Amino acid sequence: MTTLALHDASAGWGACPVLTGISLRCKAGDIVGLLGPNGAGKSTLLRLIAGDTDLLAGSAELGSKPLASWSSAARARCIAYLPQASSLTFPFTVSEVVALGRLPHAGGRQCDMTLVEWALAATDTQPIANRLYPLLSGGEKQRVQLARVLCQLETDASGGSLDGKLLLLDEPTAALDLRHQQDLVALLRQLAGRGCTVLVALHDINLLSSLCHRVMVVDRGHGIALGTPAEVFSADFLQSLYGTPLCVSTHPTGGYPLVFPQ
Ligand SMILES: Nc1ncnc2c1ncn2[C@@H]1O[C@H](COP(=O)(O)OP(=O)(O)OP(=O)(O)O)[C@@H](O)[C@H]1O
Repeated sequence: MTTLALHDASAGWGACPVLTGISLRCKAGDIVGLLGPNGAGKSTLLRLIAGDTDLLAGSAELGSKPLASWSSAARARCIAYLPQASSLTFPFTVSEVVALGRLPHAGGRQCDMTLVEWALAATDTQPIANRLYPLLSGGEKQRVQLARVLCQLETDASGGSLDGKLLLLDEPTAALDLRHQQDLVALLRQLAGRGCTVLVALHDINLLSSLCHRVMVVDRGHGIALGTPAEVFSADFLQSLYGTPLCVSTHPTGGYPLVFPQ
């Protein structure tokens, strides 16, 4: 089942597009990485799909319906979006922040509590559940925000199919230590195994390579490559993308490409 279909999409703010001619089709269970230099348009692409940025040309469909025809409430039940930064400053506890993810749903108090507990456990934030969010470290805050979007993604506490659901993550690992990065990789694979489509912007090219089925490379507002990491990650291509000398090798056990500076 196709979850997301962008065809020749342009997006941006005001009349001037930041993104042009983006085409991408994702089905249930896909994990697609977005890679590209600073300012390339990765966040803008995620924001377009999340409904934060205007579609200026082309088409964008969620399920089989144009994105613009979805009400914001229905979209919030289908798409969970983790932005690059959160500006939440209210003195909410961690549990209260995570429970905000349940607002679009009407699953009932028991279901909401079960899912909050599950999301706290999945992100290793249970031990800090009663602490005040604004006083947490950067990585702790990031894991709490992850727990919030996990809560939003689930319709109920059955652990059933996530077909048709879309998880958008903008640099989710930027503040995470190695253990929590690997926990997130395992979690995203589990969600994809339940049918969730994952679109994730990552600067950590090796993490992206290990996690993603496909990668879309964005440069100066254009999608310039789309394929498996092995298909896309040649040293020549990445060197010209980033303007710095790079080597490409293969992970000794995983078999996926590894990229490192020369
Ligand atoms: N609200 C906005 N209004 C106008 N221009 C914006 C806005 N947000 C972003 N831009 C511009 O759009 C371009 C793409 O930004 P975007 O955040 O999508 O890049 P990115 O690929 O996610 O970059 P990074 O890797 O640095 O996070 C940039 O030139 C940025 O200045």
